[in-house]
Amino acid sequence: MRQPLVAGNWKMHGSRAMARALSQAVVRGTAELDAIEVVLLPPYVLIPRVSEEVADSAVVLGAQNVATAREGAFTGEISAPMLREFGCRYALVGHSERRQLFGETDALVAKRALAALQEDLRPIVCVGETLAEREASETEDVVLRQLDAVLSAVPEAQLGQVVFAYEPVWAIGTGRTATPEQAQAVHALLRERLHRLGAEIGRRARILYGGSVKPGNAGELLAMPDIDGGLIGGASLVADDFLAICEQAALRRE
Ligand SMILES: O=C[C@H](O)COP(=O)(O)O
Repeated sequence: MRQPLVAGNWKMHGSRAMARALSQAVVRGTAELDAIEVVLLPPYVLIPRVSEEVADSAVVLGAQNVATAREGAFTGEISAPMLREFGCRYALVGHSERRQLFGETDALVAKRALAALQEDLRPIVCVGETLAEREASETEDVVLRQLDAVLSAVPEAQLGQVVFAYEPVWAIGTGRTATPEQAQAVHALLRERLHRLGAEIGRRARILYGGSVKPGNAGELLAMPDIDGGLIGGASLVADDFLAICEQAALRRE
C-alpha cells in the first residue's frame, strides 16, 4: 500500500509570524495522523522558521524548487545541499507556475529532479496540461512528454525516491477542480507509464493530485485508486482546511 502524502505549497505567501502559527497548527493537528505523510513547502526564506517548528514532529519540510547545480554563479538559485542543511527532504520541480511564468522547460525540470536526487532530496515532479491543451485533446501527450523528460534523466534505481503530481493548469487557483474521474484517468495513464519501467516502480509510485483541492472535494478525489494524496495550494494556508484534507487522506489509508 502506498502511504498517502499531503503537501502544502504555500507559494509566495507568508511571514515569520504566519509560518510559526501555521506550522504549529499543522504539527498539532496531524500528531495522530501517522498513516499519512505531511509535507510543508514554504517560501525559501521561511524554511528555517518552519524547520524549527516541525523539528520534533513527523511533519516533513520541503522547498518549492531546487537549483540544478550544487554551488556557483547562479544568482537567485538555492541548491539541494543548502536545502538539506536546513532540513528539507523534498523539493517541488516543474510546478506549472515555474513552467508558465518563468519559462522552465522539460529539460530543465529533469535536471532539477536529478540534482535533488543526488543530494538525497526527493523531487515532487509536477505535470499538467493547460485548458487549451485539454480542449485540443492533447492532455495525454503533454503529461507523458513532461513525465518522460524526467524518467529519461533519472536512473531507474532512484525512481522510488520520486513523487509525481498531476496538476491540470486550468484547475490551479481557479476554484475549478478536475472531476475525480478526469483526475483518475490521467493518474492511471501516468502509472501505466511508470509500470512499463517495472511493475514495482508502477505499483509503488505516489501520484498526487493538485488543483483547487478543498475539504469539500478532497474525499472524492482521494477515494480514486490512483490518487495517492494532494498537492494543496490555497487551502494549505488555512490550518483548518489543510488539516481537514489531511484527515480525508488518512481515511484513504484505513
Ligand atoms: O501546488 C499547488 C497547486 O498549484 C494547487 O494550488 P491550488 O490548491 O491553490 O489550486
